[in-house]
Amino acid sequence: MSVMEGRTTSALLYLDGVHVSFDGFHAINNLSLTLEPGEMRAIIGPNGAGKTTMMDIITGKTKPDEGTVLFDGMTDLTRLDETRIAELGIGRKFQKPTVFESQTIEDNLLLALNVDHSVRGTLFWRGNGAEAERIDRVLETIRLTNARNRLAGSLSHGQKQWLEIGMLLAQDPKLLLVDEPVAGMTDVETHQTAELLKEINKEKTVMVVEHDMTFVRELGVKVTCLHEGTVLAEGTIDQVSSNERVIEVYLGR
Ligand SMILES: Nc1ncnc2c1ncn2[C@@H]1O[C@H](COP(=O)(O)OP(=O)(O)OP(=O)(O)O)[C@@H](O)[C@H]1O
Repeated sequence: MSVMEGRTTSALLYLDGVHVSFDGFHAINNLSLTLEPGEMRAIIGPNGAGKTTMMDIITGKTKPDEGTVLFDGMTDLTRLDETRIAELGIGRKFQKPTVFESQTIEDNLLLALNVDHSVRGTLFWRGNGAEAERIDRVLETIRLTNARNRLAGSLSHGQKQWLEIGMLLAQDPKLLLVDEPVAGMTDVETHQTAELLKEINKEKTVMVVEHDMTFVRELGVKVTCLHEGTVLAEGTIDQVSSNERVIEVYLGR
């Protein structure tokens, strides 16, 4: 059964006592974490801390050996496959942008909106009025309105990341998982990405994994530091970055 009887938590995302091992190695070790609806959370932690594996668990790519993973208080994500989880409204942006370089920005968004259609089909399918309006809004959010007819391949690295975030937004998810969005960006792009995510967070719940502490500070949200597959510290950026264990295993290196 994928839907539990009655709501057990107000959290949009609820992980409790989650364990994952790969050939006996405990990548996720008694991980518990909750995200309230409308929240944005920054996840930090050293390489190998389990950040990617945690996102893999939420999106159904990896199944935990033990523990609870609930979406919207009711749905047991451990019982669902990746497609079903995406349909529920969990969108994931991987670190490397994967836009369709030889298509225009607008067509990339149409493709995302129209996930069941082929590239060729989409080029002849322009969507209905509501969808066109949604695309206009997404273009505005990702600051690419004036570039809508340009080929995605001509965008800067930062703009490609924004386009990919836009492709997620076109699908109108409830929860966005964003993996290292500012890696390789200029300082200006990094700042603009923080602004962009803050704007998106007015309507969506967001989890963002990032190593760039200037960016994390700029987000101004609650921070969770993972280490060895579990939560090492949680709180404001000042609380987490002054935590001695966090300095020892991550920041002070
Ligand atoms: N499929 C797998 N098979 C074996 N070990 C794995 C697998 N996936 C992850 N691991 C191991 O689990 C641990 C957690 O990895 P994970 O990629 O989740 O860390 P991370 O916090 O995302 O690190 P990074 O910041 O480098 O991306 C690492 O030691 C990794 O080698």
